[in-house]
Amino acid sequence: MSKAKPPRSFFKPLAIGAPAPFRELPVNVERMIHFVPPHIEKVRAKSGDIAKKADVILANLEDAIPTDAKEAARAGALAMAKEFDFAATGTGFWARVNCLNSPWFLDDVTELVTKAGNQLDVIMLPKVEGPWDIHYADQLIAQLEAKANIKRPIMLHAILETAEGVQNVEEICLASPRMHGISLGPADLAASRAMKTTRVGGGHPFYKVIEDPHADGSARAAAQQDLWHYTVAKMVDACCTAGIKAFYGPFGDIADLDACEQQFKNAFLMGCAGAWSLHPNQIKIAKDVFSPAIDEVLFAKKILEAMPDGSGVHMIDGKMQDDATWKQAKVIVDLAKQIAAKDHDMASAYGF
Ligand SMILES: CC(=O)SCCNC(=O)CCNC(=O)[C@H](O)C(C)(C)COP(=O)(O)OP(=O)(O)OC[C@H]1O[C@@H](n2cnc3c(N)ncnc32)[C@H](O)[C@@H]1OP(=O)(O)O
Ligand SMILES: O=CC(=O)O
Ligand SMILES: [Mg+2]
Repeated sequence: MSKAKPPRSFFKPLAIGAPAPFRELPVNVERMIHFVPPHIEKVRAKSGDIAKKADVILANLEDAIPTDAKEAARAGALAMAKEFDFAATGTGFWARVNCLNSPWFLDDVTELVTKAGNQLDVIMLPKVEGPWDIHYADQLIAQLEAKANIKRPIMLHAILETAEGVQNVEEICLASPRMHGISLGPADLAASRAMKTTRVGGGHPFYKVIEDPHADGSARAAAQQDLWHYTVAKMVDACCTAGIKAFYGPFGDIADLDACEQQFKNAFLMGCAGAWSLHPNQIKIAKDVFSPAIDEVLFAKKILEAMPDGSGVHMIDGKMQDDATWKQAKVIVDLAKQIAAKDHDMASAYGF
């Protein structure tokens, strides 16, 4: 049976000379993680402009990068770190490396940390199966941080995209103080679970509930259900327990903006902080969805104002408010304040 680390050791750097891990996650608005294929020079060149709209720019080295372009993608990611000052626009810079058992993982991590470690905020690790994967990456990154004299710890973000990973999600979230968060990877997860779909996220017309038959034989109403509800709920609970962030991942039907928006909305309501954008069209959707609605923020502010110490019971617009709804309101107002600090238009809309 595995044992947890003693509390006093948990936050110790894993290599002499490596920076101490964060005790609290840095407060960053991360409504969308925008995927860039770094081997395509024309697309990579747009990263500076996209960084003005996106909260996070991610250089993708894993799936969607052809085998013969893996080295070019890695070199492209390093070029992005050199060519663009993402921090200057308050934009996060992340990289998704190849998975642990691939021929590229070791060189991906070694080069990224030693050559771009001071620019890189987060390494996204695909196909994480259990805490052992995090422990290995954690130790390796610490050694490389020490070697390259990196001053600020690079965080780890795991993709939840295998059945085994879902089984172990709580242990993955708690495996290291380097953990930033988890993204749901519905495409690989569907394959791992032998789900019979070829879609990347979203609903499926075969997955629905149907009304009972009518005596007159008239058409029965049916509604599609959310295939990802169970996994998102499990992921959000595991992330919140560990004090890290949950994200919905990719939505692959690039042309179906309505379905993308709905998938993102479900994730936002259930507790996710953001989602991936694969195409520039998805950036605005994520920005709108993962910013709380203006009327919700104004109502939440009313609750906080009516109950300054967060206790008691009040009626506001016919609705009962107490300590629990005060906490709900605080979640919304705190997020709105973070967004307002980054976005002046939203600040005035929210009334800050
Ligand atoms: C299951 C998973 O692992 S998901 C994660 C892996 N997948 C990815 O990372 C995919 C990332 N996205 C892409 O590669 C592309 O968006 C594709 C292949 C999906 C679609 O690309 P296209 O067919 O070229 O899209 P489209 O023609 O609509 O592009 C419009 C413009 O946006 C640009 N663009 C498209 N995607 C991106 C992007 N991710 N970032 C920046 N610019 C982009 C195109 O270069 C094009 O520019 P142009 O008008 O100057 O020529
Ligand atoms: O990597 C993402 C996925 O859906 O698979
Ligand atoms: Mg995947």
